Amino acid sequence: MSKYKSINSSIKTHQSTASLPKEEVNVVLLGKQNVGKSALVVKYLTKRFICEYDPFLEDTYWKPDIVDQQEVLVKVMDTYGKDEKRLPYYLKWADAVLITYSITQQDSFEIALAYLDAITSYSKSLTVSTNELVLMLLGNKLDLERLRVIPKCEGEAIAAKFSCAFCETTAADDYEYVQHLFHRTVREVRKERERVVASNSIDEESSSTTTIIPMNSIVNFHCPSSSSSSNSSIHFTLSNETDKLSSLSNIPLPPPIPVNLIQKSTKLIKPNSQISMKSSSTTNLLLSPPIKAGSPTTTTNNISASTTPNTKRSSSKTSVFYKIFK
Ligand SMILES: Nc1nc2c(ncn2[C@@H]2O[C@H](COP(=O)(O)OP(=O)(O)OP(=O)(O)O)[C@@H](O)[C@H]2O)c(=O)[nH]1
Repeated sequence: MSKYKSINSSIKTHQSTASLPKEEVNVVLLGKQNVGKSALVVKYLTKRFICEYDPFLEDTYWKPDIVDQQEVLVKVMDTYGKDEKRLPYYLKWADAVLITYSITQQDSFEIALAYLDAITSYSKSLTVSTNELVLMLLGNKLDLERLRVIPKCEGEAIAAKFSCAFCETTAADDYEYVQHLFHRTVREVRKERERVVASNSIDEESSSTTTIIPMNSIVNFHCPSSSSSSNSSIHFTLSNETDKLSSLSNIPLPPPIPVNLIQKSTKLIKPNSQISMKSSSTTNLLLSPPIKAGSPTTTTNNISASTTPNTKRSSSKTSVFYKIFK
């Protein structure tokens, strides 16, 4: 029998989905082993800190919460940080990625950097722009200030370099630290969704006077250079998002892009910019309605858990993720 405590065994599950909030925010935690990903997840879900967890667990949990007086279903995926082949899946699933390191462990910071690099590289090999992702660099174990080896300014500098959000927190101290982290993440995702809605409506206005060129006749794609002023997120394109797209009944889906064009259409979208086609028509698509920001936060305690199968480890050394896992 494992000496570790399963997260599932410590969380009261709540299987009814009938009354769950409609707004959903998917959050995935990535990072080296032992940086405290499971501890942060459990703290958010249960307000408790437990010392040992099954290190090979990969689970998704959900918790109805209220952020700025708006109900939201926060889904959290805890990963065990060993399988490079899972990274594209995580990125596709997530609205926000928390790349976690321990402020007491130099190599965990280096691995966080490798994640940022890998995600940036990966984004360059992706296809149709459908998903705007919030990235956050997260320093954990703030309660161990006396053992700190990564200065806060170093984390901030790297986050600025990658144009992502930054936060330091602890799973071992007051619940408010972790609550603040997840609420901030929800706010960042909402901001991002609002930004997409706003840029889509501007595009709709401008494209109403533009001749639409059929996708199949377009030879080249181009990405406008970034005019970013936000430093809270990196946006990039993700492939095979037809499930999400098909639920958007009021936005016409483009016809499939020929395979030989897909490779040419992949770009990293910097904050406040977007992928567009040569004709000025847009491939950016709306993922959710705008949400108004409001005031104070309260928390509900319903928690659910669903298990995703543990994945096999890969020994592949050829992917862009190699340097993370070697
Ligand atoms: N002092 C302190 N210890 C922490 C904190 N977060 C986690 N820990 C401890 O660090 C160890 C690793 O925590 P985990 O949550 O299992 O780390 P993990 O990143 O999920 O590790 P894997 O599941 O192996 O990827 C455990 O002993 C935790 O109790 C924290 O904020 N402060």
